[in-house]
Amino acid sequence: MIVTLTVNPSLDRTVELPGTLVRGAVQRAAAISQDPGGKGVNVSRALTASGVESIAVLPGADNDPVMAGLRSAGVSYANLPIAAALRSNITLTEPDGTTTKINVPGPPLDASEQEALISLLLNTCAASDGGAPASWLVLAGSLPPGASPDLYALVSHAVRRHFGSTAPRIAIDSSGPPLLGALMHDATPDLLKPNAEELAEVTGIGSEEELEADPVLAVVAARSLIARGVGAVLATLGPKGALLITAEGAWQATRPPVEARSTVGAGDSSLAGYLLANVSGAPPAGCLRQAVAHGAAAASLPGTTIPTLAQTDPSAVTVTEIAVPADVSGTEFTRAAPTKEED
Ligand SMILES: O=P(O)(O)OC[C@@]1(O)O[C@H](CO)[C@@H](O)[C@@H]1O
Repeated sequence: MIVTLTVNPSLDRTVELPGTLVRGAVQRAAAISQDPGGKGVNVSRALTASGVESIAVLPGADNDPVMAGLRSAGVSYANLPIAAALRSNITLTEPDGTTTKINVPGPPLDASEQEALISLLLNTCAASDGGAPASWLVLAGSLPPGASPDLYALVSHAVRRHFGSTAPRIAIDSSGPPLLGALMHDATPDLLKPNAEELAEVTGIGSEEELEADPVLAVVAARSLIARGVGAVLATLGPKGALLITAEGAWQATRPPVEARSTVGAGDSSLAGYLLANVSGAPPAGCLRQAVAHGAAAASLPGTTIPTLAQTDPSAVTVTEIAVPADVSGTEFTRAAPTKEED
């Protein structure tokens, strides 16, 4: 059983344009769709779609459209009722796969609601699997207004204190202040899933472009996180595939190009692919392979459509081990590493 926490879920509304987006013009949509969204929600949807048990924990009223969407997709969830409606995020897709996304802040979550959400999460992790705690807990996405930027660290500490040696492994996928807050308050996730921009931001090593172009530099950046207690780094690089870096080794996965229809949810699908391979006992390179296969399949589907395992093609993914020369330290690419949370 894999539990996900989405503190700032959304109803994802996707507008498919028949042509190129023109700023300032009135344009007619070719199609419109909506899906329950938010990063943890998407991971739960992807796992459920592939037959892996998952429960999404999230705030939101019983009658919120996000809950209705989860019910109709057959995804198990535990919700903390709140008075305000959840946010709607808008995606505009163009025929060539260009995706424009507008994410809004979401309803605020006050201190007592945050506490209640953590209790609900602990109960959900404990109740899963007929009494055994969940095997993984995924903390993913942005935080709503009012949430403490170190919320993911608070949750990680609470879960490990509560479950001790049987605590679920923790995966974190976030960006900006919540990601910096988690790392600076020693969340030490077992798995961190940054993209190149986030990896550059949290390590102060290289830029998004430099890390995407140079896997050895990306490994150096990821190793600086492993030295700070992160278990493994799954760095997603969009069409360029992904890297997996652990204390034991580093692997690169590449794939042939796919015709992208909407990249929304591709990173979440990659994380789900990694986790479902991991819980089925795959070695690190196999988990990376499935992560990239899932991400590619998600990008080829419209809106926030989540692929099933059967829609993925891991055999199209090439995985190679990366050897990092002993004299590469990344020092020449190092900027001032972040020392405080910034807005
Ligand atoms: O605003 P956040 O929480 O960073 O991201 C939210 C979001 O963009 O992430 C998912 C795709 O990864 C979407 O379902 C959702 O709209």
